[in-house]
Amino acid sequence: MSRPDPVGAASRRAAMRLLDAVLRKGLPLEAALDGAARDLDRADDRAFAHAIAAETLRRLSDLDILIDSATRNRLADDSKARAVLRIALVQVLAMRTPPHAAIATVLPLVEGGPKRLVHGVFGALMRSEAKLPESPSLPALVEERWRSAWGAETAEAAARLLAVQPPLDLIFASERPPEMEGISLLPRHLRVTGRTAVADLAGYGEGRWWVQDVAASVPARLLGAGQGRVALDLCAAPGGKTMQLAAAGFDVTALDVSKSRLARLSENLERTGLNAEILVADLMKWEPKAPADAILLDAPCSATGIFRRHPDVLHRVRPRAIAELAQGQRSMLARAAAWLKPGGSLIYSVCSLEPEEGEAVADAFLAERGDFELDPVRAEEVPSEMAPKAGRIRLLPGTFEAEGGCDGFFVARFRRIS
Ligand SMILES: C[S@@+](CC[C@H](N)C(=O)[O-])C[C@H]1O[C@@H](n2cnc3c(N)ncnc32)[C@H](O)[C@@H]1O
Repeated sequence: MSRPDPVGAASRRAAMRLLDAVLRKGLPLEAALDGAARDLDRADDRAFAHAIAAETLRRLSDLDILIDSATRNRLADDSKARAVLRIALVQVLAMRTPPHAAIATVLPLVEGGPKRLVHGVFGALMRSEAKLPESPSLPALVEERWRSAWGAETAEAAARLLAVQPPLDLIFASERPPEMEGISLLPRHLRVTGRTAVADLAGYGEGRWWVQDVAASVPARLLGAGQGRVALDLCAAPGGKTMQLAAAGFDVTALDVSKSRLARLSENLERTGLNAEILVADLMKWEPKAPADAILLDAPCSATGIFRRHPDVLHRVRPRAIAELAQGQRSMLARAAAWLKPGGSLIYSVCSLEPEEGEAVADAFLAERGDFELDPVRAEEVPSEMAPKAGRIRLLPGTFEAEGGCDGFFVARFRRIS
């Protein structure tokens, strides 16, 4: 008969299932959470399991180097012993769990497996006072990809930022109250300094702001004031950009294929008191009744620009998926373009650090469409740190690094000329 798990083992078991879902099955961390944490009733246990898995994904390459330094025969990548060692070590070396608690809560997860080996490797690393490097190492393939796309400095900044808690950015529907403390990088933006629960921050209940990374707030800003003009927000959920457009005075239709994500958008609109028409639809099949003055296509992408908040992308997004996503983005952009009035503005954006999903999609669109031109972003429209390149915005890890960095994004604005 197996012994009952010690207190705390269940959240480690959930963390291990989460890591398996990401690393072996290629699932996004958030999508895997419900299944992996099915035995956990308490929200704080679920949050802890998620935190262990996310920190392991941020530190995976360095954890594996340590494990390999202490084993005579290399453990298979998908072996239970390696999985358990990763989560025991990350707790001690990056999450301040005392070693005895970290090992006692993971050993039951190797029931019937190489417990002695796990115990031995963990003990040896503790005795040698093993440490993780200050700046985490990116997975080799990602490091190579970003280095070749953006240069060594950007790849190094990305690694440095992986060790730092991502910032909490608020976007305000109107002018932000001066009494709230923080750093403002753009109008109606505040980067909250210090750690406060979101719901405890002033103005949450009244819906004066929503959480949105400063980089993610750029695409909607580039459409300017709405003045009652009609805007289509395609791929809208959970609605950060819909709220910006509604707050700027657009008459917004927010469309998304995901009903559950649109439910979050509805909650967001309700909390902030902003309005938009909401449509559950696949934009590859849907047709509007009339053309729009402005269109925002924040297309589904690899999300590698949000690697700090979602470190699973570092391990599961492969070049083939990037190429497939880019194909989908080109089709979506072509379809969206047909719904714009002459003289209207079309924004294309992705939270991706892959040029195939950003620059290349915009270039291909302009090459194919004689009826559109690039509407270059002017230097005065954005802060100097976000300076446009060839009239487009490319935000890289390292933008605003001293202030905590920002998400990776690509944004282009086009005008319909006929
Ligand atoms: C990058 S997210 C959008 C984020 C959103 N714009 C915001 O600011 O909160 C991409 C969205 O595209 C939606 N999506 C994916 N394929 C779609 C399709 N064929 N038609 C409509 N929406 C789609 C996804 O459900 C997802 O919500």
